[in-house]
Amino acid sequence: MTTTATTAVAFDQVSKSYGTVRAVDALTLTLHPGQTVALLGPNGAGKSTALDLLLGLRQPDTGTVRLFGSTPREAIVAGRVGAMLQSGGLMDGVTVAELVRLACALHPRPYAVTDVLSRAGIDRLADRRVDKLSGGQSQRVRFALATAGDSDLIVLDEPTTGMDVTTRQAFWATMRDQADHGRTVLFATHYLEEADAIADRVLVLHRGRLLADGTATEIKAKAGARRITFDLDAPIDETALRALPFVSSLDVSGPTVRIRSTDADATVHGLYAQGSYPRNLEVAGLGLEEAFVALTTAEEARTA
Ligand SMILES: Nc1ncnc2c1ncn2[C@@H]1O[C@H](COP(=O)(O)OP(=O)(O)OP(=O)(O)O)[C@@H](O)[C@H]1O
Repeated sequence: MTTTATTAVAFDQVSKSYGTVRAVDALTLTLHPGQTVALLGPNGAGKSTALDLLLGLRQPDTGTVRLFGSTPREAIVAGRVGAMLQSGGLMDGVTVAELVRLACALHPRPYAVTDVLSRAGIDRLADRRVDKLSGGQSQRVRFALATAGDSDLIVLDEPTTGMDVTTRQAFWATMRDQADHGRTVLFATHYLEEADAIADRVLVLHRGRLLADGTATEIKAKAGARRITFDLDAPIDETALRALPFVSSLDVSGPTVRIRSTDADATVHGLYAQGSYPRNLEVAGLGLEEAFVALTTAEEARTA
């Protein structure tokens, strides 16, 4: 693969195993400057391992990781990367301001400490000891540390866990601003609505492999299914409904029937052909969450 200095992240055939568990499996991936990229995947899919490899915290068994054409270590030493990880406590016994000041001092292209504190919404916590913070406040401090300087790539592992709604919105507004200024923002999340709303590219990992890569709209289309909802008069014949063409799942609750279908037109046609008279019929595309579940469960079934 050709890696240029204008490529933010390049994984080339990267694999990493822990004993017999292949956490990342021949992953090839390129991220470009200015992209906001969501990394999704079920528990154990390899998201954290992929981010650790990206940051040089773990070494691949095979394959190479390059950031801006350099090794992860070189890119980090040059201050090109800011990271906010799930793990790792904050240094005990210091105040928020002292910790942020230290992060700024260590960054080759630091921002002013006061700006970093206010952007993360922690100016009023400046004199608080970091071991006396709530979970959401600690997340904000981690966010401040990740944005202590002018980095070209910001890596976030489940950044909004524990944040309240207002903090979460302010956080994403800041991240969007960072991407608008040409930075690459890569975040792993379990909040699919955030990925849908924020990311211009979505990566779905499954057992260490890239299962899908595209815009949220493309991922929904790839799941290739639509949701059909309607009401039927009793008695409802579930066997007949399940036998309709292209039905991939069926849920009946009282008079309401919910069907996931890979060809909604054919399913609805079949419904009328059975002599059913659905009321309140709605056909809608899948949300990103449903598409994610459809893709990953189909892959589970395929590889079982
Ligand atoms: N240090 C380790 N030693 C052994 N196995 C590990 C280690 N770290 C991760 N694994 C295993 O590697 C696989 C990938 O884990 P990883 O933490 O990268 O996934 P993840 O997608 O971040 O999961 P989650 O969403 O649960 O945080 C899992 O099967 C996990 O059990």
